[in-house]
Amino acid sequence: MPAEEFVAGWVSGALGLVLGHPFDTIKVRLQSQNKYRGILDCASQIYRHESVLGFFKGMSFPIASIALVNSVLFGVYSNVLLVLTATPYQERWTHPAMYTDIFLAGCMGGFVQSYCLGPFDLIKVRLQNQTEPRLKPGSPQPRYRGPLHCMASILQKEGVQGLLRGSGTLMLRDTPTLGIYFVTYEWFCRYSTPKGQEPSSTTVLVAGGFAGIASWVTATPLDVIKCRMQMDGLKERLYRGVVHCMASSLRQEGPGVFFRGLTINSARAFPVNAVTFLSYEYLLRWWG
Ligand SMILES: C[N+](C)(C)CCCC[C@H](N)C(=O)O
Repeated sequence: MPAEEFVAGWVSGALGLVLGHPFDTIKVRLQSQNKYRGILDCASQIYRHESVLGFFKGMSFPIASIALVNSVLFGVYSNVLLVLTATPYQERWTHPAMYTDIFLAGCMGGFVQSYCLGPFDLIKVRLQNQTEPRLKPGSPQPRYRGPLHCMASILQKEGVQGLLRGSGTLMLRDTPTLGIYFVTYEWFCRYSTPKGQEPSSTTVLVAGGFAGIASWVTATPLDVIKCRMQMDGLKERLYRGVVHCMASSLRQEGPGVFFRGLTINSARAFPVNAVTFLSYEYLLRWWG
């Protein structure tokens, strides 16, 4: 089993993650709190009240878990594709796979990945939504003191079930949209590269960037719902399930609610996924 694909997935995911985390915090705040007027207002409020550190809330857990999450995504994707097409990585550009196989392998990667991602993503979202400044003495203590404390108190107050809050929605969000992710990447690489050749670094960067945007644009409606499901249960339970959450968000805030965070998701997606794919391809070529 090509283990390199898993390692390359991990390293490339970590690089992308640090780069994109500040965007991610703004996005989570815009999706789950109504007090910000827009991206710039949110960014400046975070900076003023919480300093630069505010943008990096909730990052340590994703960094620790990206090893698992991204390596599972890329590892499952490449290995499913290998089974479907019987073409090893080295021959990928000379014997291109069918788009349906790429889509299926991407969906499988997304499906399996969402199981690992669920609890980590929940903790990230809960920490990112704490607005208390970290360093000011005398200011109110945040509910969670850090990722481990957050995990322990979710387990204590909401049980194991609580740690899986939003996981079903996460799976619905990621299965098809990671299919779209890999199809967009491959399509762009093939479109801009002469037949049979490997794509250049610039092509890989741009293809990765577009893949991220295409995937996030299609994922945003369920991303909003997932985020709300994850925050639900902190005070009183607002939603009975995914469909109820969709219906009541739509009723109260109109259809625009499903596109909250779309701009910031796309702005984050380009650099994050450009770096992710470039480092992934390079690590594999280097080992190849
Ligand atoms: C499927 N969905 C759109 C959610 C994610 C697709 C890209 C994944 C990447 N690690 C990133 O964080 O951008």
